[in-house]
Amino acid sequence: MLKASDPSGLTARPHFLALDGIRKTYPGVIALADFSMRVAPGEVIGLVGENGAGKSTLMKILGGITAPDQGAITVDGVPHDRLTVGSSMRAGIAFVHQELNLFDNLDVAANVFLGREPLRGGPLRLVDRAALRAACEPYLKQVGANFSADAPVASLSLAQQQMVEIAKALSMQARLVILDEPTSSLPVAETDRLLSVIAALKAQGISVIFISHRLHEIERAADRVLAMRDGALVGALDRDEIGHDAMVKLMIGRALKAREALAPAREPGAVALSARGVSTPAYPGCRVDLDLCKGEILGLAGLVGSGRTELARVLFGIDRRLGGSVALDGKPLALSAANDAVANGIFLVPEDRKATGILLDLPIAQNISLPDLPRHARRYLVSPRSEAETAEAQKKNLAIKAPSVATLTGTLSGGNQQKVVLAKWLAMKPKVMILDEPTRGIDIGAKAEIYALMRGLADAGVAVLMISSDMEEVIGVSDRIAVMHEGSISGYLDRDDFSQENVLLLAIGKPAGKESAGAAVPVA
Ligand SMILES: Nc1ncnc2c1ncn2[C@@H]1O[C@H](COP(=O)(O)OP(=O)(O)OP(=O)(O)O)[C@@H](O)[C@H]1O
Repeated sequence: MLKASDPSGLTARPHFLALDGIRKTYPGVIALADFSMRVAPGEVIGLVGENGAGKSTLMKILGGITAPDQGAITVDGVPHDRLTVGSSMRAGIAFVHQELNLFDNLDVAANVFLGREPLRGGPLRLVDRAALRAACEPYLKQVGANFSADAPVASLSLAQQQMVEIAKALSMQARLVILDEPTSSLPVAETDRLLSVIAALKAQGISVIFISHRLHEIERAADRVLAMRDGALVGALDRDEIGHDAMVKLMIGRALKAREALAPAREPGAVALSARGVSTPAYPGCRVDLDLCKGEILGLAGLVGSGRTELARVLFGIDRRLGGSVALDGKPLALSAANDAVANGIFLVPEDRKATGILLDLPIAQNISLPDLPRHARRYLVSPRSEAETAEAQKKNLAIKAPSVATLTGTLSGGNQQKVVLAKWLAMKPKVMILDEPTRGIDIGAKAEIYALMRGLADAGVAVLMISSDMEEVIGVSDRIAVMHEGSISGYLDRDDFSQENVLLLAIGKPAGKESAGAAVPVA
């Protein structure tokens, strides 16, 4: 708990980083209010807080991307009024962003040493490939990489790409590595790998600030937890005090029952959406059969790259279906474009909200009303009042944190942007709702709200397909689970057979321990 004598370890010494009285405001928002913290060498700080609490803003200040309005930053004993991207890097701070900054077409070593490549002698100044690889190897070793310096980045998993980013940071002599939600889209095995990289950094005396909404990972990795609310530090937990419930209590100011939103297993209704022999551009040789029933939440699990998102995109009509058929309520659907899906009440909340879910330079209200403009039209004009009313209701429903529904969506925190994407489809009363990683980057309080919303949709007869890499979520929220492996459905699980082990076994293409007989739809 917050210790009156030493909040956030301010008197702890020695420290690599000291922040004192950092304040940052945006129009109508206090993003950071008088924030102070210390980070010791080799210390892993877990930074937690609800969406919009100010975590990313604080990290952007450390990365030199944003300047504080007020406050002092001391790095390794050197005071700075503000950091720039360059001075932050030179001071030994490395910021590994959620959206990685790697070049897919280059290999690992070229990415690590981009712009700093060793050159051969002679007038042509050619890159010395052998020296480049040799220079990269020690850093790959330091992060425990299981791939080589000449591996193309495009061939690596997300966790491996994160390792490349961290190796790059190490090659620049980083002393503090900031990881902003690094595990939010990683499946279990990959997450373990990243957590061991954090341990390796710590062992080398490098400090880490680890931001995550996955509290059990913070619990495993952190030496100290700092909790933020409304831009301020609201509490700190030492290693022996760190626990799931203690963190939740600090973050949201009350205890949250872990499975508050979950209803008992229920009988699904008739089949709403059915796919037969569907193949996707990602796996043209595979055929998927899937039945999604009214009133159920079907969890779609699988490793990253197993073809879940691609299947969702085909079912929503954004990607071309290479074969097979799709029917809604028994009637065949053409699905040649997303419009066909939307017109039939099939909606997709995509994983990559920025690319496909949302227009960042429009206000919240317009993002929510966009797919349903006729409903807000008065003669030929869109009624701002009608838009605002719908948006206000959804803002309340989903606890979207913003000064008003006129706020530009691009200025919201990541988690709150995700809620706007959800809000826009919820406002349209869907028949089939496909949610791809719906709680990625969403705080624990809001997660419970989203689970309750999904359950509410299912109870109202909506067929819900939820793609998720979060094992607890898949098991905790679904009525049935379908697991994908390399483009095909490798099996279905009924509630009685739900276990992490069964999901993982199917995800790697092995049979589950005791697969449910009744629910299994023929597998291609
Ligand atoms: N460029 C900006 N313009 C206006 N407001 C901003 C801007 N950047 C952040 N904010 C606001 O500052 C507050 C803190 O946002 P921040 O992104 O730091 O939260 P966060 O804790 O990282 O949230 P999340 O967990 O959702 O990523 C939010 O209310 C956000 O809307």
